[in-house]
Amino acid sequence: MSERPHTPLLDQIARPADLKGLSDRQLTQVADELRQETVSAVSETGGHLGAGLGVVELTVALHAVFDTPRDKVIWDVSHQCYPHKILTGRRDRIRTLRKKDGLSGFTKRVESPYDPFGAAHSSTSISAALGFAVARDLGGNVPEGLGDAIAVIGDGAMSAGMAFEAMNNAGHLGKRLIVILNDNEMSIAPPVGALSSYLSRLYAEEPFQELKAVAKGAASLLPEPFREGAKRAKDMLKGMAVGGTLFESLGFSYLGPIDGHDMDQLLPVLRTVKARASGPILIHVLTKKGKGYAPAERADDKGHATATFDVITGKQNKPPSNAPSYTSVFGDELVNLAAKDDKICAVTAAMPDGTGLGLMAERYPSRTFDVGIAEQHGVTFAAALAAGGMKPFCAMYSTFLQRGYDQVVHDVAIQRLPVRFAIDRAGLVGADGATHAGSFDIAYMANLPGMVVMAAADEAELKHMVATAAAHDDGPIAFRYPRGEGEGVDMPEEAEVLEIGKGRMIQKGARVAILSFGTRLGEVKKAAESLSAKGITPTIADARFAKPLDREMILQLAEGHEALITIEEGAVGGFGSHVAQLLAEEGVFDTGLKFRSMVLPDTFIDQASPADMYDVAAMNAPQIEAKVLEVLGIATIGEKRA
Ligand SMILES: Cc1ncc(C[n+]2csc(CCOP(=O)(O)OP(=O)(O)O)c2C)c(N)n1
Ligand SMILES: CC(=O)[C@@H](O)[C@H](O)COP(=O)(O)O
Ligand SMILES: [Mg+2]
Repeated sequence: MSERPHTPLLDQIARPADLKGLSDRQLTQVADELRQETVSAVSETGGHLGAGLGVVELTVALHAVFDTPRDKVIWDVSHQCYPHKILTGRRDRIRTLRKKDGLSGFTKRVESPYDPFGAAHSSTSISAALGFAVARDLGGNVPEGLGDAIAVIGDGAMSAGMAFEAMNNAGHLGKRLIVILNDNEMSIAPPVGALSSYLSRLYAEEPFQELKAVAKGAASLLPEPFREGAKRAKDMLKGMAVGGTLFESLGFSYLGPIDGHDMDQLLPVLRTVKARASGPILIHVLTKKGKGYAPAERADDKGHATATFDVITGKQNKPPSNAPSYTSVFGDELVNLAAKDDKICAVTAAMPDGTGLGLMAERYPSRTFDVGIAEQHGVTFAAALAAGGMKPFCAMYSTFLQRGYDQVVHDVAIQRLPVRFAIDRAGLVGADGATHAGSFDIAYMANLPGMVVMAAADEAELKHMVATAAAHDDGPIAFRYPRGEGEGVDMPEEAEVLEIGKGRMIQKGARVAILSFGTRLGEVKKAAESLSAKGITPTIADARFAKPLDREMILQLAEGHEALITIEEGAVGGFGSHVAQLLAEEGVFDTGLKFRSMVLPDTFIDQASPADMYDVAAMNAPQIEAKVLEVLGIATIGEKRA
């Protein structure tokens, strides 16, 4: 007899409390419907599909067993949080995900009480969970109350030192703390490192199948009150190699591995842990990234990041590209240089594809290192590669390089080691929002003695800067470039090595000079076109270097114009501040020069398209034009003349 069609249940779940009355079988149905809803939503928004599909059952089970938001579920990175957002009252907005004025693609405290802690940078969840656990035990109070603290951390995120710093502390404190290791044998790329092999051994050696039998069989035999599996967990713990895992040596109980897609395992184990855990416990859960959606399961990245797509075929809607991406220009030029110089090597922190090192890894695997999500280690590793006579390119997103900043100062700059920093995703990045903005690297790199800091105005300039960095052995050098496609300029056959500290003139004009650092140059040129219709032709120069500054060019511009405007895709404290410092020290302001420095505003800008985000930042062509008119004291339409 065919199964009675199920009454849809997800529609009845406005918040996690609505899960409480459901049977385990119904919870399994909710998970199935939640998976479909996640695929449907992300097909319209694009985003991080694979990770969320891998935790659908875990999400339902956690919210069914624990009492969120009193119990705090903290998702590591939180790119896997879309099912969580659907279950926690945001289903009606899930199709605004990662869009302007929409839901963030990551957990965010201001968005929901079910998001106790924001994330997006990896490996912070155990530290955060421990903080909540200690606050709970110290009598901290928050409107939702403080119950269990549960960190859900991936195998990739577990490769970061910060995760072990937190476990070391948690194991020492001995507080009740639940860590769920979501092991899908994937980072963005396949995982690297000894930990990954160790985890694989854990379930290769563990009686996983026996465990599954126990999980399936024993649960039904237990007396009612323990139906939830309390006794079984004790048997399981007894049956397992206790004390044999890395986690137990850090003071955690270890439970697992269990099948993270099997509700008959997840529910009893979570219920038992909730009923019985006293100290820190790690539950090792095995999942599949992209689970339940064939195109994601088949994809090399298991659907880690997708554009919008057709649900039936899985075909992604990728807009045609008009120019090479900055990332590919970097990767291609690096391979060109590595072919001619066997000292050139590359370091990435778990972002081989994102940083364009795929071709380098393919051509020169012995000179390409993916260190895992370990930016601190990656920077110091690169520093010692340089000390050992190599020419390391440390390729990291601006935002993730922040994780290794002390190492930049302490291990690279102070020792003046020639590490080349390829800083990708410089400036505002779009859908990933504020957590991924590359806003601060000019400020945090250009203030370091001996550091050379460049910014590419277009893809041709980037090609030159890669070669310039390769040739620079006197000390550390950094070059930054944005996410996405180039400007569509002609690409030179050969890269040229730029003269360190020298900018370039773009156009000569009068009254006002605009000194651009990075890709805002395109918007400056657009503003200049509009200004010329008003009889104003600004001088435009591309600084190329924030350090060392082109002192001669800057003083000439200051001397020859009423006003000087700088512009950069960075926060205050960067290029414009260094120019202001120079002008001040040279007494130029004493002569009445009008000066403006266009920088990102002192706020975190939420996700939107990059163009919309730069609009919020007041750094697009119309706002550059307005700045010129303002500094020249020319009234704009509707404004009274001063
Ligand atoms: C500090 C930091 N470095 C790099 C990244 C980029 N990143 C986002 S998710 C991810 C892989 C995470 O792997 P895992 O924790 O196993 O989660 P999964 O995607 O497998 O669910 C990486 C490297 C990041 N978010 N934070
Ligand atoms: C979740 C995470 O941190 C990465 O997946 C990041 O979103 C990648 O950014 P790009 O899409 O710019 O490569
Ligand atoms: Mg993983």
